Amino acid sequence: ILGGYEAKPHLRPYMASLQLDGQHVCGGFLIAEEWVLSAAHCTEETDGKVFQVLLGAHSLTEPEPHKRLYRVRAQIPHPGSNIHNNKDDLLLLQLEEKAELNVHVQVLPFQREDRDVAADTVCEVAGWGTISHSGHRPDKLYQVERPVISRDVCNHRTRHDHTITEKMMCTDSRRKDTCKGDSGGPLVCNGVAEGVVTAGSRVCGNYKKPAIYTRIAPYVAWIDSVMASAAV
Ligand SMILES: CC(C)CC(=O)Nc1cccc(-c2cccc(CN)c2)c1
Repeated sequence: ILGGYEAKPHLRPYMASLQLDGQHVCGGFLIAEEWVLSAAHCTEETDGKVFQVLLGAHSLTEPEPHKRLYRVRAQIPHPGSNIHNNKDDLLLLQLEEKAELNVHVQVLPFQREDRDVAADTVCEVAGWGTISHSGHRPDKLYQVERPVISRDVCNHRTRHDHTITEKMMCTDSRRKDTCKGDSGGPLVCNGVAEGVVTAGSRVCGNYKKPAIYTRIAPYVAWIDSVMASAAV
């Protein structure tokens, strides 16, 4: 997160850290007791290894009550996701067991109605992604508030040049922005997850490249069918 600030500990009890060999790779969030939603492109540099999911954390390294690392039973990328574009950039992770819900571990509801969030709506995004242009990785969860920008503005020739589909949304990226390691985290508007951070042009804090999110509502049928099919 660039231009943001350290989150108040455990006020976002849905936040997940997707880890490989104890290293934070991407964000994610709890959508059901045994399901975490994240971004498919987070599996790009993992050559087939399976993530572990840290829940209940504020600090990635310090011992904290209710902080726990879960193994993953299944990683299911959206069938339309690919490395060449940001389309269908969603990843469902089934935990090996139901997460123990408590004051520091909670599910975040996601938007089920497929209607665009109005431009200028101020939403919030959090993550353990880099907090400086030099790539400093924080130990603690950071957050930032960002206004939604219209798809027309985001699709302008000088911005993302008509690559933003109706299944994506954008927020202003002037100074305050998402960055490497924030992918997979939720864009929360009025307490509801509306989007999932995607890497887009992989630049951060440049107002000419607004932050891009995969909208969740268009994928409700896929999410529900995967969770229903794998129900133990
Ligand atoms: C395996 C993955 C971690 C690879 C990856 O995502 N790299 C990468 C590199 C630079 C910026 C970003 C990035 C992420 C989220 C939002 C944005 C743009 N606001 C950029 C992402």
